[in-house]
Amino acid sequence: MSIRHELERLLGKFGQDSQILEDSVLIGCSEQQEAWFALDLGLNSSSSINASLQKAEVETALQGSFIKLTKALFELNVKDASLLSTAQALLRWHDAHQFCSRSGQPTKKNVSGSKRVCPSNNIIYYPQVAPVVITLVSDGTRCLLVRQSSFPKGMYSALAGFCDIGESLEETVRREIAEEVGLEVDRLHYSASQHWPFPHSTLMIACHATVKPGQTELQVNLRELEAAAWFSRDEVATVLRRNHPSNQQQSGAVPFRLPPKLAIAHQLIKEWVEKPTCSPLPA
Ligand SMILES: NC(=O)c1ccc[n+]([C@@H]2O[C@H](COP(=O)([O-])OP(=O)(O)OC[C@H]3O[C@@H](n4cnc5c(N)ncnc54)[C@H](O)[C@@H]3O)[C@@H](O)[C@H]2O)c1
Ligand SMILES: [Mg+2]
Repeated sequence: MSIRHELERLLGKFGQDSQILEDSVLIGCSEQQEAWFALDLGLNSSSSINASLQKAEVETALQGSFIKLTKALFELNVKDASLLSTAQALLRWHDAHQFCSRSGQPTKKNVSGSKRVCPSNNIIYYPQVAPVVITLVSDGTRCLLVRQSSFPKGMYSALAGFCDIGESLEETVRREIAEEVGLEVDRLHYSASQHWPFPHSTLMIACHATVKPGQTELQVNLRELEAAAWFSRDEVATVLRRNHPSNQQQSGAVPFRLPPKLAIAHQLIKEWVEKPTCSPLPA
């Protein structure tokens, strides 16, 4: 039986019209060039009838269980996590762009899901990604870590911020660091990038920055951050070694911890700990 027939059989069993397969979006392909599609069954939608009953039925039929996307992402390998994050971001974009913002008419998805078109005026809508810079600031011996009140308890990360329209990445880094902690960037060095699905699709562009020695006094913007502080290489290296979910809950105390391995912030911090003297470029 083909995969399509198997899917149609399963959808029929769950009381769904097989027509919804047309809503699938292409998210990649295997090494054998088999296409991978993602489909939103709408089980979380409040308009879905008997959503909880359907969920249980699907779990039984597929011998699996639904878990929160945030949790799933951190339990999968990098390749699967990346597929899941693409699927979630693309499906959510389609869900949020059902109508043309000019004509108000319903838009139509193309077969692969790479765009939507308004049939009344041919305006094409492409999935959007918001660029965000994430920077690990160092003064040569210490690195700057910050926390927002929305972070899990005890977690500190590198400083992040959305690019404003018209800005270069370098300008965003300088502005965000000045705005959030009152520091002036001396040198800047690109590290890596990552697609990040939370809260919406962002392209995280990760950099290392240095400030001039002696110009390290923090003016923390408490509207944006809950806390910011300098940490020594030893402190960070110790936490990196024990940064595992099983170490996160200790009797009452909230231990200092870093973002999970999958997050590019983790990679930036690890890079800084392991390779403290990378040759920076002038910003
Ligand atoms: N993958 C990682 O390692 C990692 C680590 C830290 C942060 N992040 C992500 O970086 C993102 C940005 O960090 P931040 O919250 O410090 O940014 P930020 O400092 O720019 O502050 C966020 C605020 O910026 C405004 N904003 C401007 N443009 C926006 C846009 N296009 N979308 C949403 N809000 C916009 C909103 O008012 C929002 O509350 C967050 O979404 C976070 O999930 C990822
Ligand atoms: Mg920020």
